[in-house]
Amino acid sequence: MAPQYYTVTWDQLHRDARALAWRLIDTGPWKGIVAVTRGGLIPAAIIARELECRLIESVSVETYNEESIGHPVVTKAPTAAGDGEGFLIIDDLVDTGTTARVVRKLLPKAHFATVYAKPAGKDIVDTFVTEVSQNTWILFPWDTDAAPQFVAPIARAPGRGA
Ligand SMILES: O=P(O)(O)OC[C@H]1O[C@H](OP(=O)(O)OP(=O)(O)O)[C@H](O)[C@@H]1O
Ligand SMILES: Nc1nc2[nH]cnc2c(=O)[nH]1
Ligand SMILES: [Mg+2]
Repeated sequence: MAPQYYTVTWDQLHRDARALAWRLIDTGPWKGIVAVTRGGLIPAAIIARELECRLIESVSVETYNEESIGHPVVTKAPTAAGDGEGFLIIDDLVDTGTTARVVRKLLPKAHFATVYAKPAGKDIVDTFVTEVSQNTWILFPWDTDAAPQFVAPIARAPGRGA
């Protein structure tokens, strides 16, 4: 099946991250948040603001190069979150679950939450907001150029004979 793109704007990301905060507010209290860098950084900042949580730790896992999956490498381990008890792990998305599995091993007692989830990885996380199909590539606002551009009328679409 041909891959498709799902474009997320800044506004939508903000709304979806806030929706995730609503799902997490009654599951706490949280001692702190562990952001999975880089993708989890901005969602973690939004959620930290909503949950009034000021202790932010990070874990860095490099799994993808552009759209190609590779072997996950932990380039920065968390030091302030112990075994994860009482901590919230935030990432932008779970796809195959490769990154989440690595982070879970480091913080087995933490609660893992992502904004977006694909079917292959959704059972590995505890909470997410929006599911997209496995053949969808999510394009985040930091990966796109949002410059407005002309779009032709539908009546002039290829195959319509105009
Ligand atoms: O479930 P998976 O198949 O592991 O995919 C999900 C991970 O992939 C992306 O990170 P990426 O490795 O692209 O690094 P980045 O966050 O630094 O951009 C995304 O931010 C998740 O962390
Ligand atoms: N930006 C982005 N990174 C990913 N890493 C794994 N899956 C995805 C995806 O759908 N979008
Ligand atoms: Mg990531």
